[in-house]
Amino acid sequence: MRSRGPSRLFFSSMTTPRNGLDAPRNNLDDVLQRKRGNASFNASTSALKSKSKFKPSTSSATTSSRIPPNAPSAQSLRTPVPPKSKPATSVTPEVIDISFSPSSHSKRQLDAFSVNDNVPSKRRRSSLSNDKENLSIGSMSFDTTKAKGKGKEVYAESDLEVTESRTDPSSKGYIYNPFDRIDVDFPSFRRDPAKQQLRSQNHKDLESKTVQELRGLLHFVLTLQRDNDQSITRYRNSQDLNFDIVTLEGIGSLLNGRIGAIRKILDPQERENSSPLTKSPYFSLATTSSTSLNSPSTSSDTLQPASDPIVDSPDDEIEDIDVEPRGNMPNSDDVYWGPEDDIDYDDPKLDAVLDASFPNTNKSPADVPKTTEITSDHTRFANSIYYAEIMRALKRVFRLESFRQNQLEAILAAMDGRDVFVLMPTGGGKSLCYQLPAVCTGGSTKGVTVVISPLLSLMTNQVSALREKNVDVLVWNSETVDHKDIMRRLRGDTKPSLLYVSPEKVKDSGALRSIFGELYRTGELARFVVDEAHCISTWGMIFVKPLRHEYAKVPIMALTATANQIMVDDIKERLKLKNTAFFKQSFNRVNLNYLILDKKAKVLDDIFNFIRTKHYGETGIIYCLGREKCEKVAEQLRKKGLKAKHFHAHMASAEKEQVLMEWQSDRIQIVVATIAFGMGIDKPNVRFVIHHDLPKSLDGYYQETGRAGRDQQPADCVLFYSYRDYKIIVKMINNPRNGEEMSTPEARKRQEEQVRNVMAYCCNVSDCRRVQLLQFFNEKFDRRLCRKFCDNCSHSVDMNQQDLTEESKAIISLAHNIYSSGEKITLDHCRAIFKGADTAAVRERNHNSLPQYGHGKHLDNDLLEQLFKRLCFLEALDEESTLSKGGWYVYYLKVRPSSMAVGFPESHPNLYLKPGRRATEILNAKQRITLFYRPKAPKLPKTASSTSVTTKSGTAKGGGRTRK
Ligand SMILES: Nc1ncnc2c1ncn2[C@@H]1O[C@H](COP(=O)(O)OP(=O)(O)OP(=O)(O)O)[C@@H](O)[C@H]1O
Repeated sequence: MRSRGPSRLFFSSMTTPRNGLDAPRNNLDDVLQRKRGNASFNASTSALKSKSKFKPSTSSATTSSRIPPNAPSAQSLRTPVPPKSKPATSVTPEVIDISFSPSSHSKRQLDAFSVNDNVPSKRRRSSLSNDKENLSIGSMSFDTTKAKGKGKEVYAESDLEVTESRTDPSSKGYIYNPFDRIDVDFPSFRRDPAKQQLRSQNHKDLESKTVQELRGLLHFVLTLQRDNDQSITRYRNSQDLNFDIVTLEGIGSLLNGRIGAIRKILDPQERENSSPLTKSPYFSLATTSSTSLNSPSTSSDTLQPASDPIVDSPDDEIEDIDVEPRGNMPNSDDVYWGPEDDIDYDDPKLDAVLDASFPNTNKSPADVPKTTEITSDHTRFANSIYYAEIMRALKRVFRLESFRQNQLEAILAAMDGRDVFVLMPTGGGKSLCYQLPAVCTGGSTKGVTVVISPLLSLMTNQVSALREKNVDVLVWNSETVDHKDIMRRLRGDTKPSLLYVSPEKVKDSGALRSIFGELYRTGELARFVVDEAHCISTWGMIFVKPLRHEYAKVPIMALTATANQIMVDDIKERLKLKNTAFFKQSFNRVNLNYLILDKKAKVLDDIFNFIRTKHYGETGIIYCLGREKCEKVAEQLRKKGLKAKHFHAHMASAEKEQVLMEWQSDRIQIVVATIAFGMGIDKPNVRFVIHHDLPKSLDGYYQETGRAGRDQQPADCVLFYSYRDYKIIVKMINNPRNGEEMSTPEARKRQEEQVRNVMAYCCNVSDCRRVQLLQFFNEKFDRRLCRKFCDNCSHSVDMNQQDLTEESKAIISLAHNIYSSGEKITLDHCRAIFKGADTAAVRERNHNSLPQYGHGKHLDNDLLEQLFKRLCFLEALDEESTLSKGGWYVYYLKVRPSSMAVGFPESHPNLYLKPGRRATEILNAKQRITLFYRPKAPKLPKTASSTSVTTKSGTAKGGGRTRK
């Protein structure tokens, strides 16, 4: 195999133990010691490190002076060989800590390492690749022979020095970059930029390995996983932002996948035995299971047939491999890996894939409740009496390899009979948290899991997905024709694992309540699950009160993707949750790219071009406000050659099902839908979600965009916004259609505020979209973690700030003058006058003689457009609609300073009665108008050819885009 150098290795020059015992052993210690001088923390990290097992360096000079003499043998960064019978030769103990990975966040800490950079990175890489020697830095060694991995470039290389170790390895420093380790040890984990997908999902290299090799590999990966989990645990316990939790958890998921793949091959029986009908385990195994409530099973033996490698004692798998003989270790771990693909690590696409490949893991320490925190230390969980059965169900019933963040923790808490609250982003995998315990026998509560789900479509999809997995599940909702059969099943010997019910049934159906009572008395009600629990808060679901009162011993699990702290508290209070295991993670969807675009008259062309150029042939959703719009947009896209169909609530059920089925099976590419489409839709490969119209609320927007990229691969979320849409929604709020009941004034005010928040979000062109969006969930998001995956962060040009108060006053006065003269003009026309445009319309109406004509000549067109939008948004300017003779709505500009508004009769259709407080405020200079904007890149000097191009493009005169 040809050698490759590490393309992203980060070394510092200062890691030789500096002052004996006090010197840090690695960068983590160093940073921590500098930062906090926390002795107890160092003690715990030492303990952890002493357990680490890595291949010894070929150099004896790498021993850290702080390693106790009886420390176990150290591990290699490379894959260990399978156990050999020969005794170990002398081994230099080494330690490595994977608890820290430098990120941009920690860069400032790392700068303290007095680093310098004399070698350009490319040269650095190539020189390293030519030297097949161990780079031994500080207390660890690193063989570059196979290290070509690029890893994630997490901070400027210019801050770091790379040095090679030939004679005195211990004199070099090493800053751990886990991606290097992954790349060195896991060539198959490298991502293929051409295919734009994780190669880790492949694991083909495992197929050619012997059982012995696989066992050795499993040992090794489990150890990495344990170290990684310990680091994550320490992050959670310490809340120390020096830990790059995003990276650690990303690695955790890679490791999980690898472990699953190895086990799968090691366990041929698993595949043979898979997919028997998963009857309710509580009843089929009744003889071995306790049926008493709140009495955890004490015997795990019955759950662990010795022949099942999945349930190999976790302790066996992660046994201390320091005792393994190491004398015959090969220098290369090629034996474990197949031939590698050639990957261009300088391909810019790779970074995008890398960045987008890691699950949503940013956690804001301030938001993590400490009292009920449960960590995801899987090693510790492996000792749980439930662990083996959980893993078996994961693989056999749900056919999944590993858990996502917080899933295992929530499942274990549920199995323990606790109340559980799961706050997970859209597509995070909430369902598994209650579906998996429902098919297990070992939990402390037994019986049927009752899932209360507010949406029919959601229920239907979940139930059919479970049935496909042979899970015994019943559903009882408003569409249930014959509930007697369900009652028979619930009273019979073979009860279902899950029963999905609607909130209304829980509230109103006496039959259902009486069944609940029977199950409760016989200890066969395992738990209540309240899915989409935010509905309790927003819709005030009243069924919830009796649950805790009537079935006091039945644990409750609440799940939602849409709740801020106030809502969480409200839900907990309403459900009377107690001793709750609370799981919260960042709502950030790392793989979603947020883009907000100006909605122009030719929005459909923009949408079409976007799909054609960026997502040709890929699956997506386009959201529109009304059903007619959906139909029109779908039709026009079809005319342009795209496979699009509409979907809205007013279609017949069969028609809706047909569209859904065609879309799910990729026979159509795009669904153009109202928000009726979405809840319960679980299509993994949705590559784009486009909002043709303004969403009504930010949480709705978050939910809708959340349907993209559920496979964790990059996806685009594009929102086209206009002030006009905002007005339409406000109008809809205040003028309900088709006999809909008018909301209370408070509710209308809240709804208006919600849509204003969306407008503010769109108008904010400076703050990171994630920062803005996650604010809704009270989540403080570090902009740097966005990694330029939103429009505002990806702009390379810095923002400028300009005070436009005087210009704003002039615009308001202009609009005021025209309006009071009885003339009607459009917003665009007003802008043209202000800009000083020499158009026929302006000349004909003599508007070029107005004092404000040309007042805004000095302003760039984009900035001017932004200013008009801002003034509308601030309610200093307003648009009202008038139905034209041709049946079209024409928008005219009007202004509403308070002086005009007060005193007009209420019946007058064209006037606003409430005072325009903002206009007056601006005119009185009580409010200043400051805009942030991006200056345009300076134009290139014109050449003869470029002049002709400019002229051709037709943008020369007036320079402006027009808006209808
Ligand atoms: N551990 C896992 N490994 C791989 N895929 C998973 C895992 N857990 C869940 N998934 C998949 O993730 C997708 C989303 O899961 P699920 O529907 O439970 O999300 P959710 O959190 O309920 O989302 P929403 O709030 O949008 O309904 C599903 O396709 C599911 O199969």
